[in-house]
Amino acid sequence: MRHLPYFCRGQVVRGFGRGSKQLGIPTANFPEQVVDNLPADVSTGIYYGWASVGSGDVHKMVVSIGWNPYYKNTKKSMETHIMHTFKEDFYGEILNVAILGYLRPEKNFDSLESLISAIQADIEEAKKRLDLPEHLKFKEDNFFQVPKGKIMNGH
Ligand SMILES: Cc1cc2nc3c(=O)[nH]c(=O)nc-3n(C[C@H](O)[C@H](O)[C@H](O)COP(=O)(O)O)c2cc1C
Ligand SMILES: Nc1ncnc2c1ncn2[C@@H]1O[C@H](COP(=O)(O)OP(=O)(O)O)[C@@H](O)[C@H]1O
Ligand SMILES: [Mg+2]
Repeated sequence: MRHLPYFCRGQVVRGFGRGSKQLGIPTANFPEQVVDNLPADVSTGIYYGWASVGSGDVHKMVVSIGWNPYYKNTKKSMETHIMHTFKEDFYGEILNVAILGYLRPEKNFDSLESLISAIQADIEEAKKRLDLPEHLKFKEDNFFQVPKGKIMNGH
């Protein structure tokens, strides 16, 4: 993981609409171009860090990078779940993420319930680790000082 922390931004696009919202775990998906530009040594797997939408507040997040073996996707995706309750969807807005640490590889599961439990465990672990001073400091990073009203392009 030579590239961590890894900072990136991009527009939030529609995913496969698998209803992760119904599971209680919505994920904001990045466009293909952002996924294709990930450094080669940011391997697939589950990571944690900080995220903000546009020039909004910075929140804890978990991000999944890969092919979602449970669903056997053919396209690599990068999806961020932000540990915050938003009033509305933010498709089309710019998502800013700072990826700080690695949790585990992507896995296949016997049931949807076990996939959901694994994601919930990731969220709890991420919340704990992000309270460490070495991670907390990135919440205030200049990367998140996005001027209000400034139009950002790509990432
Ligand atoms: C923290 C986290 C961990 C995840 N772990 C896995 C995993 O181990 N295996 C897997 O197939 N999908 C995993 N996923 C991806 C979910 O399957 C995915 O979010 C779901 O398919 C919704 O996709 P959509 O945004 O395209 O609708 C994970 C997602 C998150 C946020
Ligand atoms: N806490 C959150 N984290 C991530 N996305 C959220 C959150 N709350 C609302 N959303 C919205 O939900 C969308 C993702 O829902 P999801 O069911 O994964 O659909 P899709 O398959 O289109 O990605 C995001 O693009 C965003 O607009
Ligand atoms: Mg999604």
